[in-house]
Amino acid sequence: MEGRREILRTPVSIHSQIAAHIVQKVSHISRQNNVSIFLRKINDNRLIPANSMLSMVTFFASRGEEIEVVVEGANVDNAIKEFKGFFYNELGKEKEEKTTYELLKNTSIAYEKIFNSIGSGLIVTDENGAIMIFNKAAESITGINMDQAIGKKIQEVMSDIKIADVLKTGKEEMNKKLKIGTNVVLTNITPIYTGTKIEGAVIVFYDFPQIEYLENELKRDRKLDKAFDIIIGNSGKLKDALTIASKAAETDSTVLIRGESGTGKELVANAIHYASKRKDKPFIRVNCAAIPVTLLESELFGHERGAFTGAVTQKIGKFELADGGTIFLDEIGDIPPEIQVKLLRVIQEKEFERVGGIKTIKVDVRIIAATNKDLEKAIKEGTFREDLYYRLNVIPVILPPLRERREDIPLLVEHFIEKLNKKLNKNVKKVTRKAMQALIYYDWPGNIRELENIIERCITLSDNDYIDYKDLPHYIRNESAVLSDDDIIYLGENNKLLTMEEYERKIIKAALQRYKSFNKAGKVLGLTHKTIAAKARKFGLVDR
Ligand SMILES: Nc1ncnc2c1ncn2[C@@H]1O[C@H](COP(=O)(O)OP(=O)(O)OP(=O)(O)O)[C@@H](O)[C@H]1O
Repeated sequence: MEGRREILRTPVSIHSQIAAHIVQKVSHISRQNNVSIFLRKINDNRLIPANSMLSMVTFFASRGEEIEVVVEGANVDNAIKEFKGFFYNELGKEKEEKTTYELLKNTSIAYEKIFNSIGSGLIVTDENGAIMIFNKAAESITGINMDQAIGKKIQEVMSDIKIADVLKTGKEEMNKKLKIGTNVVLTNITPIYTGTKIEGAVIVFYDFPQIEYLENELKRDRKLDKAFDIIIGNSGKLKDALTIASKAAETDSTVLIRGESGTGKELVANAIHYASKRKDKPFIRVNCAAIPVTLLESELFGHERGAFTGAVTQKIGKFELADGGTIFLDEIGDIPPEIQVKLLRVIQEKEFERVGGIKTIKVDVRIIAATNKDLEKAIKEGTFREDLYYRLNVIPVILPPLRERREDIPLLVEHFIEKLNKKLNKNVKKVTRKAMQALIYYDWPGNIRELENIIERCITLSDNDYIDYKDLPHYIRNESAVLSDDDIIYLGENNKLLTMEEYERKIIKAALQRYKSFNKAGKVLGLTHKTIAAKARKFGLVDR
């Protein structure tokens, strides 16, 4: 594309009133000559599109100041000639109003400061998509310099942000997730109207980690029904699973709880029932793996007298007992194929017949199933029906193993000490630091059930009112995992102490990682949540 530039000395101070004349004239010249015209102050890299009032309101020049005019496009020579004619002859006749000039200039500076103090990225374009405002947050989120952005078409600078539709239809686009460079951002694009004409667009975007952080904070801090209080743990992974479970409690949908043995699947099933509107009706648990296959069908559905050898009386099955309430089918991965068919029918039709019976029995039962088996693999191997799997897996709740939420171990230990002191009539008050470190380090293949058993064993065997490292079973003790008292002070490279500020940063970071909220971290460190938030921002631990 051809281009030409020339330095002109302005015959009049340029402020928004004068700028309006310029915009009007430039629009005309641009159309006639098929060019784009930009103005630039000497010593300023920003090219300001001179055909847009939105960009020109920020353009100020004193009388006699040199400004550069840049013309790009087809008929550049003629365009520059016309512009110069207008600039010197017509603008020169404009009356100077010094106070207006100062006032508008100061207002513009104030606006610029306001834009730059906003924590979210802010881009304003004119009706052609040329960038007129690009604030500091936009610079830091996109990594693009303001000088390289202003005056350019937005698609040249950030091709992922599509504003053409908004400029055409005038319909805003909200909360779109976009990737800008390596950053994921959430964008809102709104049109700027003057009357019915679309003059441009405002693009506001938030750094995604910040959004995710806030969303997670909100999600995790959402109050769960008090039925969930029996489930101890503050880790994000557990809270995420419990949030889904508590949502499930509000519905009658079938829930499939997955997780290794001892992760609390039964506890969660219980909580879902007692948080649901069925809480005053029965909660019936069936351990499908513990009942011999031959008896499982009659256990679930009941039998009529004489249905098989030994069926001397009629028996009411668990489904009938659970009528109006919830049935919890634990170890669902272990039920044999013939019972899977009958179960599928109960889920779909809510009806079945007792073993040896002909009468169809209708029930209103909410089903919660649980397993630690790989059901997908069982489907492939042909031992678990795919249609049943889909019927059960309406709301999947996945409980993390304890080794993936080690931060919950101290809380769980405290909880079990309190619970087991009562049961065993003991008065253990604490766990030594070294013992706690070993407990946190151990991988817990048996998860929380194993942790509870270990604490019970320690309390039973301990003669003291604390649990010490030497009280732990040998396979849990791990010298390399535990630190001496001095190690609480982290030494930097070459064993040097760090500055107080560096320690402060490390402590705040550790507290936020562990407690995931300013409030909780503040409580533990004896600071207000405001102080924690301010320090976290200062140390760059959260985005602004
Ligand atoms: N988050 C928790 N807070 C307190 N106690 C817990 C928690 N999770 C599990 N427990 C306790 O751990 C033990 C095992 O839990 P539960 O029986 O619910 O696990 P499960 O996943 O159903 O195990 P399995 O697959 O072997 O049946 C129980 O005594 C339960 O009370």
